[in-house]
Amino acid sequence: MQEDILTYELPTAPAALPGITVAVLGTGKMGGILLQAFLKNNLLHPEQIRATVAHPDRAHALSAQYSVEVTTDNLEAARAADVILLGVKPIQVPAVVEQIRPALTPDKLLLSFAASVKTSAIEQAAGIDLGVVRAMPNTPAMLAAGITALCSGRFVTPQQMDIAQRIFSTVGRTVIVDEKHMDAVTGLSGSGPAFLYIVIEALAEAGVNVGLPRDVATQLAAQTTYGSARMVLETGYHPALLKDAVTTPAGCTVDGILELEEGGLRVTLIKAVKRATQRARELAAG
Ligand SMILES: NC(=O)C1=CN([C@@H]2O[C@H](COP(=O)(O)OP(=O)(O)OC[C@H]3O[C@@H](n4cnc5c(N)ncnc54)[C@H](OP(=O)(O)O)[C@@H]3O)[C@@H](O)[C@H]2O)C=CC1
Ligand SMILES: O=C(O)[C@@H]1CCC=N1
Repeated sequence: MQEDILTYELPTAPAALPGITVAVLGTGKMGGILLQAFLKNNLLHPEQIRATVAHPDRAHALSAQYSVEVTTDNLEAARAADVILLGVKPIQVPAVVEQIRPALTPDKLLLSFAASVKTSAIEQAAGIDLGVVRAMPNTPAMLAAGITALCSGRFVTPQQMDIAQRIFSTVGRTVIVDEKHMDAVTGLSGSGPAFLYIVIEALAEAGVNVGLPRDVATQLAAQTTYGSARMVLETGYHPALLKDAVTTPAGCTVDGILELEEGGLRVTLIKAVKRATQRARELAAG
């Protein structure tokens, strides 16, 4: 997905974070989206980025695509960086941090976007007192339309928190939360895009079922979801009030709502977020 959706162009304006080198250790789906968005939105220039993956062929492909140094050498990338993003699978995070220990100094910032892994576990693996920030972004970061929740570890300075927030502001909104909320954030906004794609896909399928061409149905479903989300964010009205404004007495919407309630959409979504949150609590342990 990350290769196809955005067309990457070399940035020309000054970087928004000058003089800082950022390493992304684990440049998969989420890391790749962030890397692309940092470049596209001029947060960093290619020479300010180091990235790593597990497979050399993937490193070559990413390197060629973004004119960024991509290798399989986490330690070397960490040595070159002031801010080290951790984007490997949750179970791999402690081992990768232990691997880069020789590169860690108290002035470096470890910025993990792995689900589930606590800042205390990262601090322990690092073996020195250094700033650790835990983040939970989501894939709409690709269009700078994401939301990232951030929380700080024990040794983070206000300047480091500011840098972490600036990095993720490039890819959408940010919110700072207490670490105890991070697994719930993961279940809601980290996993949420997948849930909403299913809703959009189902709405489009419904449109096809009532006779619309598929491309028209998909456009109607996606734009309706986008516009409705904007209404919540930009008017500040409670979603229930906005729903009431659509629902004409004895009209068609209320008949549709009856079906949704009978089908348990509300409860199903609540259960989906709860299950994803529970899983987020377990992931770090494998
Ligand atoms: N996908 C999402 O929507 C979100 C994911 N996250 C978090 O992001 C992290 C990655 O998830 P995701 O991007 O989906 O998964 P991917 O499997 O796409 O990415 C994992 C990446 O890690 C690389 N990798 C594996 N082992 C190493 C290693 N030892 N050193 C360096 N790189 C390594 C892989 O390399 P290779 O490509 O060569 O296999 C791959 O690029 C997870 O911790 C997840 O919780 C957080 C928020 C949202
Ligand atoms: O599914 C996952 O585990 C990751 C974390 C949130 C979104 N994707």
